[in-house]
Amino acid sequence: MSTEEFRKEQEFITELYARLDDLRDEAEAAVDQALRTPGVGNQGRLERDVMVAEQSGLLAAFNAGESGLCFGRLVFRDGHDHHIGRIGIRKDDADRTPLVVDWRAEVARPFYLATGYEPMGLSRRRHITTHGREVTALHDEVLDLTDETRTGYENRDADEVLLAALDAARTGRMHDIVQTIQAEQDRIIRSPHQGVLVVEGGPGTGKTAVALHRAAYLLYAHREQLAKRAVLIVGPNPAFLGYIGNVLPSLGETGVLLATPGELFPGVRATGTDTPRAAAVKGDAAMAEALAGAVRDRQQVPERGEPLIVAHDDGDLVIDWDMALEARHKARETHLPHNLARPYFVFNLLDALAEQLADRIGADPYGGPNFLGPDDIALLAKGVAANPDVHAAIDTLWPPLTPEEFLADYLAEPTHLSEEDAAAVRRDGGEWTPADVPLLDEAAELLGEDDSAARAAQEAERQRQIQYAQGVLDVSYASRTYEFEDKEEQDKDASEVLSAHDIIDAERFAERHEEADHRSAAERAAADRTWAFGHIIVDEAQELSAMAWRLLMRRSPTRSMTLVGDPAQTGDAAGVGSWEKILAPYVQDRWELVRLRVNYRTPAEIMAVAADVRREADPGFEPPRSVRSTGVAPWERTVDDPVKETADAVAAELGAEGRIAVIAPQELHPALRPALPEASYGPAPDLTRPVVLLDPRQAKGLEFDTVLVVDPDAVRSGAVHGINDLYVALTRATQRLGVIRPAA
Ligand SMILES: Nc1ncnc2c1ncn2[C@@H]1O[C@H](COP(=O)(O)OP(=O)(O)OP(=O)(O)O)[C@@H](O)[C@H]1O
Repeated sequence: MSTEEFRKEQEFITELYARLDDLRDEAEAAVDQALRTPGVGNQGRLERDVMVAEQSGLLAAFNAGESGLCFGRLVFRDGHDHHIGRIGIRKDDADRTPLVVDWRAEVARPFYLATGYEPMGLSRRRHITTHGREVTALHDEVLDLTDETRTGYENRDADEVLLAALDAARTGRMHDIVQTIQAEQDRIIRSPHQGVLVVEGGPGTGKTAVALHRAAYLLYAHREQLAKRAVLIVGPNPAFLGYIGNVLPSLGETGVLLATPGELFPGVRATGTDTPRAAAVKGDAAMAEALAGAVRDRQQVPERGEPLIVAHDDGDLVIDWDMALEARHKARETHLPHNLARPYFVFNLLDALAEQLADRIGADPYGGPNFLGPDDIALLAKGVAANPDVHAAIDTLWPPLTPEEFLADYLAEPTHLSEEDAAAVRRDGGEWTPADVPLLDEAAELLGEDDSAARAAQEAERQRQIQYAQGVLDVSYASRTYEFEDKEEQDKDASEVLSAHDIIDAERFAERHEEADHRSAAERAAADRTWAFGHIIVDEAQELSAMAWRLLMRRSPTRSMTLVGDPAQTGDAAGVGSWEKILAPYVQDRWELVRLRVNYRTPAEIMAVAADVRREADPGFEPPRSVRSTGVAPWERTVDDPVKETADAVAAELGAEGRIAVIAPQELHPALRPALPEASYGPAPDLTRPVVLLDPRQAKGLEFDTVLVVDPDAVRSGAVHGINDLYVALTRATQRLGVIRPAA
């Protein structure tokens, strides 16, 4: 083995980190300096903020590069070579020569794809393993068999690097896989940005890892576009988002919004829970019809023969069935949402009432034309429009509604549903639930926002800005140097100096200042219900209800989406489960399906047990192929005291490196908690603790070194998709699985 080769690689890595330190210092100094500069005027402040944001982004990327900065090297047959890294870094020379190439660059692709059969121009590929800033191992693969150079690092299996990553003790936080992305995964990560891509695969096939690396890749390849529109990643629950939350920052990417479906209605925190039945009813597509019907029901007319009578100075006003029906018809004809169609209803009624009054007051008893002139009628109309009682009466017929008010009323008295469904969702007051969020969004669409008042305020502010800008321009005009004026005086066209006046008018100058919202796109997106994201990634996509899909599709008008999931793991009773069903209403059959077939998480011994469970529901089921086996067989015990058995099993495992999960139905948690004093539990458990107590739903998407599944039969029978829940629970372990069954 050539120590010379090792030394050279270490030298390179040392030089690389020195450059990283310099870049980091520069970025830090730039941020510091910018923060200390007050920024004169709006423009100055804007420039300062942009500078801080840019440099902070760079700083985040440089900090991300600290660990595992460079992990590979490609040596091409023509002699040139590249080091591959987590982020790209260039030398400080005139050509800005690349020191290390970003893993997402096209030139890095052979690192993931080249094979002996298709070497892609490579003669050798090197995996460099580092610990901190020290090189700890090199693995060389010779791809050009005619190349006789030997470094001494060849005859070792490059899969060692992958297997070491898979075997490593878990930390409670997901790690990136840039060093060991497999070819089938790479193709998905880099597939085109447009359109809907569905990635399906069994447990542990790397769907989440691929989805996150795809986000990083897209942000790199389409930075301009996606930095403006932001990328949204949707995951099933807050614990899962916490689990994956470090991956993108470790790749230097921070411009991404991570959210559960229950967090996608700004201003609403969904802290309540639904019964599975209620969630299923709320998630069903029929709910859209029901809500639309309920909105129409809020557009009322008085009963025939029972008009609304409003006292008015010039005589009682009568809103009768005919008049209201006509006004409602006209308003509905606009096909506008409820709140936006409302002014049409109001104006129609006001007109009709003014006419009613005019007919009464100006009527010629002998049948001749009305005595009132247009001015008198206009005056009457004004009086009617100014009468608050008239508006109060109209409000009872066509009330302005907010989504929150409307849905709360609807849930108190659900309509357009079967009796059983209505009973399942009926709720008077209480907290919003995740299943309510898509309904709030649906309601917001049906109601529309009458933002005329907000727009008027905005316009007034814009006018104020224009006036201010005009003032600024006037001052700049007045302060031109005498010399320029002189020149202009002599010959108006001769001035070669452009002043602000020549190139910009006050309106445009003011518009520039309107961009003073310096939040990142992801931050602005989080606060805006109608935000259209540049790309949306949905993890555990099989869990989403039809109503949640309606919400997400509204956020993705371009339909640029990556959906990852596994129908066999569907747990939510409202989960749609079939890609065709999910997608047909939005893109018909214009979507692409790719499958991942290798299980990187679960050893073969554990997967065999999990597959047997799955086959109960689907006899022909074929599990994904496990990439490794550990020789450790899962165990199962039937015991009288499952709580004590669990506590003993945890105690036996504690102390070893890694994480332990106890996965048990919620009903057992109160008994298990005191027996597991070191365990973290609850709605958002700390996954970095050595022991975590979860129910099967919470375990979705997570992984642990050791998993203990308690009372599998209760899991299986405890939910509509109980078999799937058990399958999920059994496939969470990277090393050891124990199953504890209470004696009957
Ligand atoms: N190419 C790879 N190199 C190293 N580790 C990998 C690779 N692909 C996947 N893994 C690891 O395998 C494990 C499972 O991956 P991931 O959680 O993405 O699978 P999944 O398909 O989303 O699983 P599930 O459906 O069960 O949630 C993770 O620890 C991940 O880091």
